[in-house]
Amino acid sequence: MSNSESYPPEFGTLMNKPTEPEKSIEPSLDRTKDILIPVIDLEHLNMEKLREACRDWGIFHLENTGIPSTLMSQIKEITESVLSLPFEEKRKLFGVNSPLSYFWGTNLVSPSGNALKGALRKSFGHLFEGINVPLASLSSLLPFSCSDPKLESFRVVMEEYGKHVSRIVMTLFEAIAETLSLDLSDDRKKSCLSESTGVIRVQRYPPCTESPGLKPHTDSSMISMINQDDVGGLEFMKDGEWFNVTPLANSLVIGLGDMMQVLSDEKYKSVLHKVGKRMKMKERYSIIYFVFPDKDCMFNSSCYKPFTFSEYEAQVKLDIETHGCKVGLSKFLTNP
Ligand SMILES: O=C(O)CCC(=O)C(=O)O
Ligand SMILES: [Fe+2]
Repeated sequence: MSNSESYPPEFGTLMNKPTEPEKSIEPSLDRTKDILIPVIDLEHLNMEKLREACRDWGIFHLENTGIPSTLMSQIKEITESVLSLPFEEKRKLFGVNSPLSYFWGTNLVSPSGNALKGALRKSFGHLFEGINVPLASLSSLLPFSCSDPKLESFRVVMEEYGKHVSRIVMTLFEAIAETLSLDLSDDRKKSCLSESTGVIRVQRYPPCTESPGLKPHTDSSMISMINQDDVGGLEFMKDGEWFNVTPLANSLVIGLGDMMQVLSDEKYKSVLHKVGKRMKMKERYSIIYFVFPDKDCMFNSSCYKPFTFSEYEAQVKLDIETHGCKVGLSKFLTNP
């Protein structure tokens, strides 16, 4: 386990709690809330199963994704070594010229990774840190390399991971569109899953079984792909109740985002989720790929007023700054 120096000073009260490395504290997590979410096989897609998973759950495991296990081990190793660096070193490492950024304290970050004003104060007790990797910085859109060797190794594995997640999300999106009988042109597909706004976010939560990691929220994305480790903690709401997403090795957790709810005309719902109590007194790592529409991607649906994705983002940002929380799609309802 890494030392407390690698965490931001604001995490102090959490970090000072006595810890028992790697001990399972079963009673802290309500295991009656474990539930088997649908498992979708990407290589042998069953369209009916996919439709049910999207319609009834909004969250499912995706297996047979074709991501090599060696790449996942490399990512785990380099991520742990970068995030375990002393806090001050991490702050310096991600200089102003790097598109990669280090953030901490809150999920109320803009897609560019900047924590929104006042967000850290309001997120007290829900603490984590991470590295924001814009997908565009990994591809030919914005080629760059890092002068620090550790960061450069991180960038290289992320570039490889970025290729896999882009491929996976396009296959999945096309299949989901088919379950909705949506006949989308290639341009529309590209605009719904924009390479220029997609981000990979690597997150680390301090070892703590009692304190929640991330407040309940929906993602503004089209699709979110979460790679959580075996520490667990991801929870989602179904029929008014919270359930645990029990980790499933070699699979990704797919969550439908707000833009999928709009695109599907509410046939599919954006999943409400959070990071709650963990299964083990261990640091928790997750790697998330958020795929968003293009800024000017227009949504016309029967339930919401027409809007572009950038209008949606601007409203979310305003609500967070004004009320300290995201209001989300209800702001755009035709009949509120
Ligand atoms: O860390 C996780 O597993 C989930 C994170 C998440 O929901 C988010 O960053 O939006
Ligand atoms: Fe989320």
